[in-house]
Amino acid sequence: MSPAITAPTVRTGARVAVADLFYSFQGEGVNLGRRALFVRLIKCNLTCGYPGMPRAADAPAIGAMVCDTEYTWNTAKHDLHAAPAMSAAEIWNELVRLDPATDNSGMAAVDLVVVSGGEPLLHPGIVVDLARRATASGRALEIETNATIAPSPALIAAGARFNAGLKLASSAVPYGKRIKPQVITQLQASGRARWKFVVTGPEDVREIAGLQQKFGLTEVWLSPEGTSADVVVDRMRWLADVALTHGWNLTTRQHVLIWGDDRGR
Ligand SMILES: Nc1nc2[nH]cc(C(=O)O)c2c(=O)[nH]1
Ligand code: SF4
Ligand SMILES: [Mg+2]
Repeated sequence: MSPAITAPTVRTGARVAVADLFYSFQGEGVNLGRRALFVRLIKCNLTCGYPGMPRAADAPAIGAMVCDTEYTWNTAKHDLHAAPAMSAAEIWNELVRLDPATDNSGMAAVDLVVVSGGEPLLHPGIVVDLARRATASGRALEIETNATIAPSPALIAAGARFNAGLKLASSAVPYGKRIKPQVITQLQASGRARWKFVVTGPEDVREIAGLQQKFGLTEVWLSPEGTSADVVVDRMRWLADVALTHGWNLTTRQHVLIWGDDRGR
């Protein structure tokens, strides 16, 4: 029997390539504005904005929602080898070091950890380990996921919550790759998911309404697509009434309003 050499999973005790570790505010969603410790893991199973990927010569599709963290997966444009391979314990130690309360007992500890990517659920052992450490230290942990990979029971038991950013047709990713009914149903039933949709235009709104109805999604959030303050604010101006009319929540992208497209903020 040949060994499985292509499995994208990393077992507990294994190492994962880390793109960014930083201390900031959660810039989106239900915890918007809360101080948080961030880790961004390498690799994604989708290629938002690039219908033909992976092919070195590919450029994004015109008008598509293009991934804003291509440096986590797009080997045609970025050298992923620059990202250090770290164990969950090493990542955790670095996150705690980034918490200013670690060196200053007069400060309140940062009580939120955000795991992003890429797609963090490609590394199930690492995220379970981080979730357990977060919970044990009294911190909440949320995972920014594209909701195409089911979280393990261990990850749910560890207390993780999910900012489930389902991708729309505007991402140029084929439907069957971006919509996994079993995963969506499981996440919705877990009670741990908030559904976040990155919106570029009116077509997206129609698709979100259809997905909400089809899967009975509760807690829907709209988020304006954009990597500059001007674009984010313009989109929020037309999204506000859309969200209120449909009974959806609206988040901004606070880090983009403050720092634009800066990495690690
Ligand atoms: N401040 C800040 N908040 C965020 N929330 C989700 C982020 C992401 O890139 O997944 C993100 C990010 O990159 N920065
Ligand atoms: S799912 Fe997220 S990280 Fe992956 S390609 Fe799409 S936007 Fe980028
Ligand atoms: Mg981001």
